Amino acid sequence: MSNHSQWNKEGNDTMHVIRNTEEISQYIGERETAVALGAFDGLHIGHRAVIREAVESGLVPVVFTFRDNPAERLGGRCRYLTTMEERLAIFESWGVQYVVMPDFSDVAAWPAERFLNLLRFGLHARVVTCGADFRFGKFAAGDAAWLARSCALRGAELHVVNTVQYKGETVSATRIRGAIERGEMEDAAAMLGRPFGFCFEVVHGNHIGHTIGTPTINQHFPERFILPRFGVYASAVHLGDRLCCGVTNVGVKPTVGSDRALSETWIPDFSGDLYGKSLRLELLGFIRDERKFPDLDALKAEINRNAVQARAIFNAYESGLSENNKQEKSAWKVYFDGGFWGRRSRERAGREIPVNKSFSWGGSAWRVPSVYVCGAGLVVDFCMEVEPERLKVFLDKWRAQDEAQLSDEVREQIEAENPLHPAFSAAAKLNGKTLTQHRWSGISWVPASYRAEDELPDEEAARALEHYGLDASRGWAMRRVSFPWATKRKPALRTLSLTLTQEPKPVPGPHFETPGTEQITLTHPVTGKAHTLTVQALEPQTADWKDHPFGAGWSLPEQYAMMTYTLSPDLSESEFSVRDCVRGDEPKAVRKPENAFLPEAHSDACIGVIGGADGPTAVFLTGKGKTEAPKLHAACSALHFEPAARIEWCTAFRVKTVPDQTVVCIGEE
Ligand SMILES: Cc1cc2nc3c(=O)[nH]c(=O)nc-3n(C[C@H](O)[C@H](O)[C@H](O)COP(=O)(O)O)c2cc1C
Ligand SMILES: Nc1ncnc2c1ncn2[C@@H]1O[C@H](COP(=O)(O)OP(=O)(O)OP(=O)(O)O)[C@@H](O)[C@H]1O
Repeated sequence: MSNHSQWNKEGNDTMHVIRNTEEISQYIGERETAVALGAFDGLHIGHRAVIREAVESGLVPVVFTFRDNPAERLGGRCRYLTTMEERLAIFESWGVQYVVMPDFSDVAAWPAERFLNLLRFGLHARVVTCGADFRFGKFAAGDAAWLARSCALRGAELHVVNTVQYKGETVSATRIRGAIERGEMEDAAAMLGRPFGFCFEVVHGNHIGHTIGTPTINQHFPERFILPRFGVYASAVHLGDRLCCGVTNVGVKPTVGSDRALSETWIPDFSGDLYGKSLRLELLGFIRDERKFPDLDALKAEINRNAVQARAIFNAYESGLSENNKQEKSAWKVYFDGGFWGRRSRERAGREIPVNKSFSWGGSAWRVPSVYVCGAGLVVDFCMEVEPERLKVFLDKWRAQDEAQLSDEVREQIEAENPLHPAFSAAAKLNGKTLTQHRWSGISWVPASYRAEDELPDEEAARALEHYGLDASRGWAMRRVSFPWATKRKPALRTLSLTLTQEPKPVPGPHFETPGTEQITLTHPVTGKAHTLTVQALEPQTADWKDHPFGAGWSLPEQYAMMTYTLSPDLSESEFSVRDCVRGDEPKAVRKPENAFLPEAHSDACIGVIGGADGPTAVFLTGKGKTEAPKLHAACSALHFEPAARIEWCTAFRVKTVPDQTVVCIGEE
């Protein structure tokens, strides 16, 4: 589908065309689908509404149409608005996954029953979508009401889309054809949702154009393609990534004569050879009728006048486009790998499926407004509402603190108390299969009245609030989680439940000092159980920085102590930790570092025995020997240049205070 790139602004990665109804099961398998029905020539704004209904159903989106237009087969004269290639490209850009496209003649003789059975049992259509005035079958006897009853009998739902109107009348391919044949290009564009255009090969003409200073590209209209009103138009020509102004004559050029109607375009800003290329041209506005000129000089003068008129129309169109592009940039797009800040690769935006799930968990109100079907997996947005009062208490307590002066223990406490940073992990179950969290990102919203004077509102959070219609006078913590698909192919969303698990929160325990403490008793904040911590050994250590990453220009603190201890009854490392209350000494530069990017001595750099810049970390040692021996844990103190005479240790329990919560977002409760 590489030729379709100019349409690929959104949608799924690949679309398959099934030309033979016998091949349906091979492609669709047992997956449930949402099928949009119609002839779909022109792919106008009404068609878009019908197809969007299928695409946004969460099922596999399918279009059932015909290779040829039924109207033509039934005796009418069809003037196509779109070539097959353009139709497919637009279907794909709208997010359709399969286009079932038999010849009308193959299906025309089928009794309605056979067609309905194909929909339900061949295509596994759980949803069928069409417009309110949809007619089908012999003499157009089948209508939406009949289809609704027939679908219901087979366990499928018919979604009838409201008729899309323009200037008070229904938009239809027939109406658009009329507008194009009258040269009403602005009306045609409004109903199509894009300017009317075509993509045909550039062919040779009589080579007269360049002799009068207006070389043209000639494009022939294929048989059965619509012929716009004969005359001169302002046009937009796609030359690779460039959009150029063109002035186009559609007609038979009576001054010099032609045996067939064609489109001839002068592109004033281009010189070069375009023969043999397929170029997309859009007719933006009608300028005048085609006429016979007395000579080529008169024609030349008129073409130059028309080029000026065309430029004005093109400029207005282009500035509208850049306005649209700006809006599109600020449009709501969610990516599998992008978090709240756009995409990291070239992946396409996910398809939003509103689920509007509200629930309460851990004393807060939560919402999952939408999930997103992306190429690589599912993205879920969680929004937790934060009572402004709770936020105020937290901000009043901590806002005045100078962060640089805070100990790690206090930082951890702030983090644990921060109502805007809920600590949880999420798992998803899709169609019975578990999806595991791949990555997540979080943003938060502080209402205007709680923001510090110089604090700007979080832009991304503001956009999310607006998109989801959340109350900006409340606080919000938002988490976007990506789950890779558990299946090779992108599955349909039949059932989806989400499970939230609280991450253990640190609860500070007592401090103690070494040397001096041999044993202390700690009370578990949740179970109330007493645990005895016994210091087994305290040994001074010297760190070996032979291979340290700072380079030779630095002197590093080497002195620390290792304390080993036991706990009775024992707790695992994830339930309980001990660490030095103070931060270690910072490295000192002994001479100017050669690399300007290395930290200066007064920088924030802080090193630890294990765990990098966060400072020393506890080490867990499994007691060797007899299995009944108490487990030996170890904690390392901060690093100093001189051995510390006393070490103050702080303890912390990690506790889960809230049970897991599972919420059903799609499918049966
Ligand atoms: C903007 C534009 C307007 C034109 N208007 C007319 C017209 O009104 N009548 C006409 O006979 N030919 C018209 N022509 C066609 C010219 O006659 C034609 O471009 C010229 O003869 C060169 O033809 P060639 O490409 O076959 O050599 C127009 C062409 C252009 C590009
Ligand atoms: N303006 C519209 N609003 C909503 N749905 C529409 C509109 N026009 C067509 N549809 C629906 O789109 C599907 C495709 O319809 P179809 O291709 O027959 O469209 P059309 O534009 O009315 O064509 P024509 O004018 O050739 O009859 C059908 O389900 C039809 O009911």
